[in-house]
Amino acid sequence: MSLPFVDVSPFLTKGTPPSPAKEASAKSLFDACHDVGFFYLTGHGIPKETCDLVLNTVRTWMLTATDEEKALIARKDAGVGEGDGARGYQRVGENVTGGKSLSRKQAIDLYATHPSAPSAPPYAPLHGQNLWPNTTFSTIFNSYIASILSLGAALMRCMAVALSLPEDHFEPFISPSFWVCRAIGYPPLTPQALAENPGGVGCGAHSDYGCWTFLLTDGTKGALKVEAKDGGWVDADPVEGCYVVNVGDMLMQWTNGLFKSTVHQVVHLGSNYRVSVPVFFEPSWDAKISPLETCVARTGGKALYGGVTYGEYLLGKVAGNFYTEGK
Ligand SMILES: O=C(O)CCC(=O)C(=O)O
Ligand SMILES: [Fe+2]
Repeated sequence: MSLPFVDVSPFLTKGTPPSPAKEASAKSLFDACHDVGFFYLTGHGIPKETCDLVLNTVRTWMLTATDEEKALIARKDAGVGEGDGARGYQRVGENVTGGKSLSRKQAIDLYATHPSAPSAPPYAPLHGQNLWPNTTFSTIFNSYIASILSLGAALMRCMAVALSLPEDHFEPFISPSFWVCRAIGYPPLTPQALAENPGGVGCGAHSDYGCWTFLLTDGTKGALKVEAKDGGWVDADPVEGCYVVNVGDMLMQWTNGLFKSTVHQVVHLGSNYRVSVPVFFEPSWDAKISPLETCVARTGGKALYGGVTYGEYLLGKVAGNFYTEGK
């Protein structure tokens, strides 16, 4: 099995009339999401220079920031200092995928601003401010994330056509998106790294919990692995000029299982330092998500999932990602 390709270019400009090119893109998106849940996205319009700048910014900081600089933006539990239980820097081994498997990676987690975020701490979970390494980093990332949000909205228009809905059907649900972005570094597998974290090889097997993941990675091959229908693993190696995009659990629920949220993992056994930057494109904090009628009709007539408010659903997911301090 290899991952399919989807060209989103006919949907980049909002308000353009229906066209055969749109129909073809929408059909390829439907097939990719229904059959695999992972695909290479082409025609996205984000320049290579932008992508290189984002990756290099992460690589440089991860490899040159001192322990003190990293500690300054460390993730803390909600209510502790600037902490909101989610945002900030995580050391190798701090993140636990799905509440169980130790990850051998370091990362800075960034989130959209909560619609009722207070201006100063203490912060309730996910109600804080992003903890940025420096202003160059935040300028580069804020601009990059804005581009991905436009792209995410284009993919939602494509999805609407794929499901025979009006092109703007999803707009009220995603404006504004409560996005998540993770700047990740996977250290090389040295004997010392293995000794410090014997079980961890990267990022444990999981499915993503939101809608779409737009994954930007460096050129490292053989690291990201996608579960195949027969239970084996398929390498989702980077393809120049493409994003690896995958369907998350929320989108699977929204489509009543028509789109598949596929399990994947990162096993980075190489001698290089691997960098990846997933942006998770999500509904609004207050969006109410329940299976779409058209999808229920196409999947046997019975809703397989109850409704959720996206923000509450996310809070439940994020709570399982870290060891709680003091426990
Ligand atoms: O680093 C990667 O290639 C993927 C990371 C990932 O799956 C995630 O953060 O959800
Ligand atoms: Fe993932």
